Amino acid sequence: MVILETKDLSFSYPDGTVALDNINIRIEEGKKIAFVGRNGSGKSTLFLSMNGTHRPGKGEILFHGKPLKYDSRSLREVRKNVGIVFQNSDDQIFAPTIYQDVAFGPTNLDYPKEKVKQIVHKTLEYVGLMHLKDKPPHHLSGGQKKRVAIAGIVAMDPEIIILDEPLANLDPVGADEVMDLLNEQSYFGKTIIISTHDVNLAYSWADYVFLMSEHKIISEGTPEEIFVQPDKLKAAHLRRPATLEIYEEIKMRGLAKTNCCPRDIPDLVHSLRSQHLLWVDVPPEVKEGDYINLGIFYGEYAQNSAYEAANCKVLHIHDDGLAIAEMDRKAFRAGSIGIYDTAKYSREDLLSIIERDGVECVGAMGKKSKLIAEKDDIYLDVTAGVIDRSILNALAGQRCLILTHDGMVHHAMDRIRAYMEKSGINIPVSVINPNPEEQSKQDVTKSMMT
Ligand SMILES: Nc1ncnc2c1ncn2[C@@H]1O[C@H](COP(=O)(O)OP(=O)(O)OP(=O)(O)O)[C@@H](O)[C@H]1O
Repeated sequence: MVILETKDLSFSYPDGTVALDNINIRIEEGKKIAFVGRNGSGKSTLFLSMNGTHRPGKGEILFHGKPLKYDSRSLREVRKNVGIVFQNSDDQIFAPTIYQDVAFGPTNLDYPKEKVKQIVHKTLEYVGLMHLKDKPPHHLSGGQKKRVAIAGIVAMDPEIIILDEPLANLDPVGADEVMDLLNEQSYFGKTIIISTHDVNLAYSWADYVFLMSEHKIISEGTPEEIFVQPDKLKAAHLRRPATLEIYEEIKMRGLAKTNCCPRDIPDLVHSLRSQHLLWVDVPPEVKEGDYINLGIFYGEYAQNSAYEAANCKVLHIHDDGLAIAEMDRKAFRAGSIGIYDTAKYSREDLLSIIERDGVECVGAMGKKSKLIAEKDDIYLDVTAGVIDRSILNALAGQRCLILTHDGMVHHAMDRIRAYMEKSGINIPVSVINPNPEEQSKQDVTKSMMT
């Protein structure tokens, strides 16, 4: 369903500078959208038009199919539902304390004081800044300010969250924290729109991309469609994403499977053509193209450990039932990924799981979980790109544990399952401490994995 739409939208600043020239876009509800384009192409102006700050010179903007109106009541309504996080947090944060800053939006919505307090506490908890609530915002780091700015918007519970260059000036860990927050909001059904110059981010993160140049949309589509158009990328002053560059090089050397478009490192790893063919006996129900589990390899057949699990793709089946199969990986040890919901955290419980399951790699996703680990001295091997890193480590045979909470538990599960479906590789994955009502879902998952 389309949530936001522009029709023939044009806008010029009072000094005559043309900033938007006949923009026609449709944004689907619940999607992750990236606007990518060179400096001055019009991204910020478009965003400010989307929440009614700029009134178009020509054309119109539709929210849920209804044209935006510019009287103060209608603007208040649209700004409650279309929240913008500015590129520079100092343009957004102005109250004397962090608490007051986040409370500004809900207070303006005329919520009672107690409800405002509840919302602010929940939101500050969520962005991991509760311990700083009485501090003045100008004492914070860039990454913390960005999280306050996001909290101020999230506190209004808008349907669309727009972020202008959300990762500008953030260090890699700060950037990952912001992306964690956005992914979680997306998982809760929000439509997330960002602008960025970072082609790697747009390519790996977005569901849909708009390329902008010279105040116009010059191309739109899925990341796989957009980032394989060299002329369009050139016009928008952009490069190809690194994963695609590497993939092209691998492909030119005959080392890649054809027709795949890797979007992240696990995809890239999976795109490598196997060098190993083998003969296997296959049961009658197996068809050409099926992936089959070869079970466990021992001793000299295993590469990295005493025993390893191996998968293969059946390329051709002879009449006598013998088949030629391509091993997707020479062999990989049976690693696994456990997900621990820190909403039900206890230090003893977690440490005993790590001990009991022989966990070799612990990662934390989301500020709340990272703070818990830090406070209780739980050593984290991974704090950035946690899901992809855990997939890669599990493929290399490690037993991994991801600490996370609430919606992120499902987000991690979904991402890992999507990888398994795409690659045909089974990684045992489970929520280690599910809610009782989720236990039954979990049992179904476990039976699928075995
Ligand atoms: N207040 C203003 N008055 C006049 N011109 C402006 C104003 N703000 C932006 N512009 C001009 O409008 C055009 C679009 O600017 P905009 O900030 O929307 O681009 P952008 O794509 O967000 O750029 P960046 O990537 O650098 O943030 C540019 O030519 C810019 O110089």
